[in-house]
Amino acid sequence: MSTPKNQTNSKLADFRVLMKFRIISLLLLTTLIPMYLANGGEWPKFYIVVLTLLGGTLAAGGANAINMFYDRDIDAVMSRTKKRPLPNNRLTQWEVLGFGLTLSVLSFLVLLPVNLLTAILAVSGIFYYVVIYTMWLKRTTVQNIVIGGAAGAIPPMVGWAAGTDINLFVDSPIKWLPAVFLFAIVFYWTPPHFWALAIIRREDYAKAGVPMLPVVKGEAETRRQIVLYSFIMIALSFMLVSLQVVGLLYLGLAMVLGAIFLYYAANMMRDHSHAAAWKLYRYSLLYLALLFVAMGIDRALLG
Ligand code: HEM
Ligand SMILES: CC(C)=CCC/C(C)=C/CC/C(C)=C/COP(=O)(O)OP(=O)(O)O
Repeated sequence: MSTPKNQTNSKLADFRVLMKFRIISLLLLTTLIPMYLANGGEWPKFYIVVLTLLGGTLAAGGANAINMFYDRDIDAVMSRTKKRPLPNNRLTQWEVLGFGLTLSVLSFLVLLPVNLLTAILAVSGIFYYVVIYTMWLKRTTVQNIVIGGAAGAIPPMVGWAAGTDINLFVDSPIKWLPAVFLFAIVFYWTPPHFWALAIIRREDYAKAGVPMLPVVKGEAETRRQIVLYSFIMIALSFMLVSLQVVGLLYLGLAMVLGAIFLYYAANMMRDHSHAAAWKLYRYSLLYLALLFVAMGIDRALLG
């Protein structure tokens, strides 16, 4: 028989599952590096960094929990998600919704001392992910993750806003334009990242009635679009150099990382196995992490 302490521990573990910490870790990296770049290649004050990472964790964790509340019906149908706390009745729907909303409110409060724009951007991210992607697009259009992907691209803008006090109406675009490029890189990264996985999980999505691209347009079309979005993403990653936020060391690293990305994407055109799709999915995670680390290293070494 489990003791109350074990029950408390397993409940805590379930709340942790709701937040999706592994995804949060990559979201935080795409927040952290822009903070450093925006502040001219220096770390902002320690408390700013800590509050931004804490607020980012609360915002993304809260959004992920509300997503799991809303998607409890389809999560119960898909084999990848059916063991989550709600479909498994380990938490009640009100516990999940309450937790998600509480974290979301806390994120705003934690980010306010950083600056208002940072707090507003994070709350916009929660709103976009929960309302626009989860509640509206995910179940209604094949473009769901293309348009909805904008949510996951907001964290670099949160980081940029935290690293520099921007006034959108007064400051020159040079001060905030790099944030738009960082947003665009993650925006175009999302479809290859997700569609590689969606090809593997196609039957799951079909069973749940979610109109993901491989379900609606087939795998061949999905592979073509993966290559197309990969090209755009790589081109955008190079263009960051033109804004002089990063330099030639970054450019070299982005070229190597991009070439590997393209290799895995193109490989899926001739190798239709799930193993080939897994390789791109897994590399997509490493790619985004290394690309942002490359920005930081370039700035740290070459000023
Ligand atoms: C609309 C946009 C996105 C969609 C639909 C999406 C979808 C997914 C899905 C379905 C998984 C598998 C999760 C699982 O196995 O439970 C996944 C994994 C992952 N995603 Fe995304 N993703 C998106 C954007 C992002 C962004 C912006 C990031 C970070 C910058 C990210 C980081 C990750 C990471 C780190 C994993 C691996 C998680 C693990 O191994 O547990 N994703 N994504
Ligand atoms: C600034 C801010 C807070 C932005 C929000 C960023 C955020 C939480 C992005 C999450 C992206 C993601 C995991 C999508 C998967 O949803 P899904 O419903 O398709 O995946 P699932 O089937 O695994 O639930």
